Amino acid sequence: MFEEFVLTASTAALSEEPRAREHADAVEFRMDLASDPLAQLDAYDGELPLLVTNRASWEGGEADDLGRFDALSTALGNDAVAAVDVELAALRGNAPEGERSRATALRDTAREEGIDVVVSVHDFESTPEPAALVDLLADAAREGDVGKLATTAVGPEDALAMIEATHEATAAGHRVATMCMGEPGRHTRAVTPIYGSRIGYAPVDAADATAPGQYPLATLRRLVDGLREGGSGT
Ligand SMILES: O=C1C[C@@](O)(C(=O)O)C[C@@H](O)[C@@H]1O
Repeated sequence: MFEEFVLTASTAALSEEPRAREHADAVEFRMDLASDPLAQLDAYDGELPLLVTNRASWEGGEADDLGRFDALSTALGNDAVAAVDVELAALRGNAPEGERSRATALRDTAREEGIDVVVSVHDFESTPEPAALVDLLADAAREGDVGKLATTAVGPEDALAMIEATHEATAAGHRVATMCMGEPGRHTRAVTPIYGSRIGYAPVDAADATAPGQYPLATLRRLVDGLREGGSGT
């Protein structure tokens, strides 16, 4: 599903899908932030395909470390699920005990089911140098269908580093999704798609942001499309 840029409405409530439809290409269902996520999935009858994320606590989420794989495996049985997010650290095994075998088994199941795997990396403190970002993106992209990197921008040079790394990783043939968290990096969410980023994340309502520095969904749609098309009046 990531041949082209996919804008996801990032949410803990699948009941928001009808409101997301106008602007989003998919829904990122943050199972770790949701109440009764499996019941929500069972009841889902929306039109948008789902990217399911059950973010581990050691990667900034709220899910039980190993328990999250049980919920994700169940989620993969749902026809609406088109993609699943797995942390790079879990696949590499430098995460808590038992992660690696569960994460690789989940990836195998996803592959059997034709479900895309988004392999993600987060840095909640800083943005490393571009060369280090490219290495992380290459590692993540090799482990799945898309390598996703979200770092924290504390200044404009961090946003530039992410844009540069997006361009370099894409030019090297990796399929990536990139963005900076934090105010100085907000614009990267609109700009990195020009350099190859394949996934955007945005809340339907600004108050429900799932990461710092996200634009509301309708705004990000307008920005991404406007930059691509030259905007109105040109
Ligand atoms: O990993 C990501 C990216 C994200 O952290 C962001 O910065 O938009 C938002 C999360 O919901 C998603 O799982």
